[in-house]
Amino acid sequence: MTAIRFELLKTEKHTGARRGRLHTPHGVIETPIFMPVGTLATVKTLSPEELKEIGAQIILSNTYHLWLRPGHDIVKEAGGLHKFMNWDRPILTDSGGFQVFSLSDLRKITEEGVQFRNHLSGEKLFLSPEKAIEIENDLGADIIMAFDECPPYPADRQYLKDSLERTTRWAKRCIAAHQRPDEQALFGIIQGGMDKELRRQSAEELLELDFPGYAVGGLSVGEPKEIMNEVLEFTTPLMPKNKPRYLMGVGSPDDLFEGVIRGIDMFDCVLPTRIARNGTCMTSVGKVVVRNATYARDFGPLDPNCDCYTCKNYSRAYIRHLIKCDEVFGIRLTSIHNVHFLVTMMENIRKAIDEDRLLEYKHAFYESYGYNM
Ligand SMILES: NCc1cc(CSc2ccccc2)c2nc(N)[nH]c(=O)c2c1
Ligand SMILES: [Zn+2]
Repeated sequence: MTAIRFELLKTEKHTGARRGRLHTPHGVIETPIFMPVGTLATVKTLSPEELKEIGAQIILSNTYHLWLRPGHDIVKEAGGLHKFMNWDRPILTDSGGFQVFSLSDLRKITEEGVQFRNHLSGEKLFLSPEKAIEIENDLGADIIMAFDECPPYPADRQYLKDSLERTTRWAKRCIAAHQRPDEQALFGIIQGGMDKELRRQSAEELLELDFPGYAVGGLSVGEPKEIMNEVLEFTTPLMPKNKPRYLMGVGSPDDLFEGVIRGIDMFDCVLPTRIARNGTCMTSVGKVVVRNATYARDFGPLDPNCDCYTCKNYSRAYIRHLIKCDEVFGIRLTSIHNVHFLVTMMENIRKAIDEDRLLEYKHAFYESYGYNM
């Protein structure tokens, strides 16, 4: 019995989009899915009850951050991340490699792992495949990610090749170190930068290891969207049809559509809560920067076509006032709306796949959001 079971329910008639159902120890996830990120064991400012009200099925947390604060030993003593943060639905944790590269300077990669400085205290730390898996086992997430290197963009071909081959060797060490494969599903992460042949090599090497699910890493790292979509178009067909496909750290509404159309099942992004903090909202009529003076006397809802708690009860003028005064309640209201917006968009994408009308839905969405086609 492995920790998860993925049902491929159907493939959309006109695209590579799929409808799936992912069974995990903490519940079932309908795919395609958008997963809110709760780096420090909280989706910033939102309670578990609010996340459930919004319709969040799974949330993400972060090995690197929780290792530093409060320490994975404390989370383990609390009974694991689900108990610690009072979230009884599925959780996924990243392995920490990416965060080391994006948060810490003075880092050194060796075959053993990565040496770096704690971005808070400056102390020297070392993260290896074994250490990352030890932390993820202690945190107890339903899906855990292998320890990988997300190469910088751009990077030369030889670096990309050496890096992906080391990531494969690290993946093998993760499998060997994993203590509870029947309770926590370990996903491999395909790398290879923007080079299609290296993407193929990484996929082939990792498929040999027979992970229960696979992620596409190393994208949305500064490359043009056309290149990301081209690499994705090439890579997803190399991935098993009967296993979940997760595109890491993506993305904005158009990236979600383009990824779903190319066969991705799972997405995560800090965007909705990050932009909420400066008063930027994604709405059915495009981006609304609610802190702008334009909305000072706008007593309508943030989004006229939204039924979230924020849009049912508060006006743009009131939310603008709170954000301008740095009132936490303002950030809570914009966060509730933004997370609800992406979760609901994915619900509508799932329905559109069921009815083989995904491209029609995409065009209608792009039209009203203001994306150029
Ligand atoms: N889109 C860039 C990106 C983002 C993340 C972070 S995704 C995340 C963030 C917080 C919590 C859970 C997952 C990545 N993580 C790993 N392990 N490898 C990557 O190549 C990579 C690329
Ligand atoms: Zn709303």
